Amino acid sequence: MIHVLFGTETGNAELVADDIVDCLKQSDLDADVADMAYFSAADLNVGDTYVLVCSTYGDGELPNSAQPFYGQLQEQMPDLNGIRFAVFGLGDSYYATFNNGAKIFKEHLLSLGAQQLGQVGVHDASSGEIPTDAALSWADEQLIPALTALAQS
Ligand SMILES: Cc1cc2nc3c(=O)[nH]c(=O)nc-3n(C[C@H](O)[C@H](O)[C@H](O)COP(=O)(O)O)c2cc1C
Repeated sequence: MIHVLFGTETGNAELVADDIVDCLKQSDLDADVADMAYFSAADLNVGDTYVLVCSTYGDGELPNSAQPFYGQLQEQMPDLNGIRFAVFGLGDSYYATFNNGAKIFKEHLLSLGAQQLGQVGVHDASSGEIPTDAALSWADEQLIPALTALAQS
């Protein structure tokens, strides 16, 4: 099962997460979507795959809705061996801390033993590209191939 979790302040990451779920379903993959604000570290299920879609705010910080979940990961330090994840970040290259939120999640999940699928994908608000277009290109080039390879291994 693939769970797409989004962390957002103004809704872009939610739109992207919904479109990634649709894209996974079109590839006959079982996927659902959840707001990180209502998801806790205890909900992480060994054997499942998580796609984290997250923006960046402040001085390279996580958006408000992602902070409780990330705080739990920091406090509880669960063993995430057997969990796979991919990350797509939304940010703006106007900021020196471009897409640091995606980097924070990637590094912490790796440190807890989870396995990364594909490369981190990013959207740059300064590019003028529609976030969903960037995310669906990333899904085609990184996420779906990694999931397909996993299913065949
Ligand atoms: C006040 C403010 C601070 C921001 N800080 C950063 C930042 O430090 N790094 C970055 O890459 N993007 C930053 N952004 C850009 C947002 O991450 C970007 O607009 C993103 O698409 C928002 O997604 P969301 O609607 O899911 O929260 C900032 C935007 C605002 C409004």
